[in-house]
Amino acid sequence: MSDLLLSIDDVSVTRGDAVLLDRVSLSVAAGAHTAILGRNGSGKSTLVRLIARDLYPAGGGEGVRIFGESRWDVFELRKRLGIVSPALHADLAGEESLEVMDAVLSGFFAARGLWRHHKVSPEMRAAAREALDRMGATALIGRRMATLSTGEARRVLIARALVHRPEALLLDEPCASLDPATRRRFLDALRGIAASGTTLIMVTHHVEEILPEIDRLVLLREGRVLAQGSKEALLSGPVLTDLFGMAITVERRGGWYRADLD
Ligand SMILES: Nc1ncnc2c1ncn2[C@@H]1O[C@H](COP(=O)(O)OP(=O)(O)OP(=O)(O)O)[C@@H](O)[C@H]1O
Repeated sequence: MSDLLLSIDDVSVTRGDAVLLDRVSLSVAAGAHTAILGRNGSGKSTLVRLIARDLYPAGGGEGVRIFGESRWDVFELRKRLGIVSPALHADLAGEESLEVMDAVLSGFFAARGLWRHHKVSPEMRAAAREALDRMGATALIGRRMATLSTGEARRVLIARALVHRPEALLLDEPCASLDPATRRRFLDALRGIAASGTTLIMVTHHVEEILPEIDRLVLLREGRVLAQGSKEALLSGPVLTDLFGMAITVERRGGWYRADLD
């Protein structure tokens, strides 16, 4: 059995004449919290959709292995690899009448809400409550999704992904639209998840969001992997200058990093 959570081997994604991912190869070991970093348009969301089985690569899906397998029933995959993306946020946060607990419970059925045919067991309810608790969101039970702030809704969506106690969580731009204080509290909740043994794969374009627990980076530029390796080696001014195409200096503060334009 493979101890690789994810391996992508020489995979390209095209749309018409556009090459969105160009011969990408990368791997993430089980337990290795990882950030995928790149500027706008570098292919990050395409990579998330590839891993989520939302889109398939040119030449078939054999080059994408998750937990060692290249073929997956998406429903089964979600139990082991939770995914929270801006598309899911837009989908569920806009549901006018969807209540928070029901939104979390709907994760068990890979549905956008709870319906009469969904049989909710007391164990499911307990797991949903525990997941909301882990995200510091139990106070939101009873509220409708459409009334939540972006940060509150994001916590609920991560709780929804956590109900299966997945081995890994893939988060696409988890801090988008959060103010600095909300972002820090939210990142602290993610640190708790990382510490509890769920492997985090976080997609971002902000160095400041890379958790101290993350020790591996994959850098994407123009649909290609520019570099992958340890955070220590890759979070440097020269490497980020190359990645973002602008002179950047990097400062380390405790376990966190900060990038500034020169
Ligand atoms: N259906 C499509 N047809 C043609 N080009 C596309 C299509 N979808 C995405 N692209 C292009 O592929 C590139 C990668 O897009 P992607 O959304 O993966 O980038 P990203 O790194 O997630 O960007 P951002 O940080 O802005 O969300 C972009 O240049 C985008 O314009």
